[in-house]
Amino acid sequence: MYPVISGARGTSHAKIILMGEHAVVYGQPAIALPLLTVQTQVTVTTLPCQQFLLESDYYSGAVADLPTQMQGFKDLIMHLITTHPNSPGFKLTLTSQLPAERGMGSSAAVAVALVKALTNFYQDQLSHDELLDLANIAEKATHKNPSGLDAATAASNQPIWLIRGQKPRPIPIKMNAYLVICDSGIKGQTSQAIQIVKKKLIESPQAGQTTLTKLGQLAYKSREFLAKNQIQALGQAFDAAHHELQKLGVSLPALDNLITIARQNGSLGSKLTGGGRGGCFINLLPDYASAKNLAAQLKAAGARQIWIQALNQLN
Ligand SMILES: C[C@@](O)(CCO)CC(=O)[O-]
Repeated sequence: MYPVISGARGTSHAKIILMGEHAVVYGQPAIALPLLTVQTQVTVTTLPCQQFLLESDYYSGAVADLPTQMQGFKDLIMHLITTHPNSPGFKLTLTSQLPAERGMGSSAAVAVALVKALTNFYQDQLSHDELLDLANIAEKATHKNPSGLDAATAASNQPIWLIRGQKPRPIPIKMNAYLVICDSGIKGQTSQAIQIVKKKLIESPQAGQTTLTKLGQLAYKSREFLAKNQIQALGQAFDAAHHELQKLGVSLPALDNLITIARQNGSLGSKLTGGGRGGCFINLLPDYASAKNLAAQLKAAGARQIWIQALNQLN
């Protein structure tokens, strides 16, 4: 038997993609932020029998019987059990403040929290790269062709710059502005959105490539705007990116309507964030009072949940 730590914990958090979703799958850069106030936690307790159980709001029961939507977590947990022969039985208790399928990286947050909790339980020492490789076992089953951006952000306490296949790099943000992150309440499956983009690229390869290149250029420019406190320019980049994402087919009329309301109520720029087809969108505001005002307007327009994040409090 392993000398395990019963009660071992692992935590992670939500992520917000500022620029580059979808394009990052095809090699363009992306910028993503950890939202540390929105947490996911996994606790592992030893069981007296050789059973492996999971308790959560979505499912409670044997890990072996996890439903197909949770196949990625099953693959990951089974991988960790089989690489620790004679593991004692355990119960995983999962609690999460992240809404699922809203572009906030809930599956990556669960994967990272699971890896941290189970490696703490087994008292394994993991490098950051090993942590990401393990979390991506779950992400591959869930999203089929993930860029690794979600897991990298779920495992980072700082904003990151990521190009697929390269190590994520922390990026400095020196901007005195606020993000209003708004959950439309519409569920959007990232795997489905990735398929829509793939189909677009097969049907119209030239137009599709032009769009991806533009999204990449917007990520490079946004990195500069963030470092130089160029708020108006970043707002315009948000609007331009949303327009390109619409061309890829990953927005929805209901999301576009809320974004129009945001632009009419003080947003300097708005775009969907994450996979799209619903989920969250982000809005750039120059100060806290205007961010609060926009949040109230969006709530009145039917938004499900809203978070306000100061950009200069992320580093
Ligand atoms: C849509 C996407 O770019 C982000 C999903 O949060 C997919 C990925 O990067 O794997």
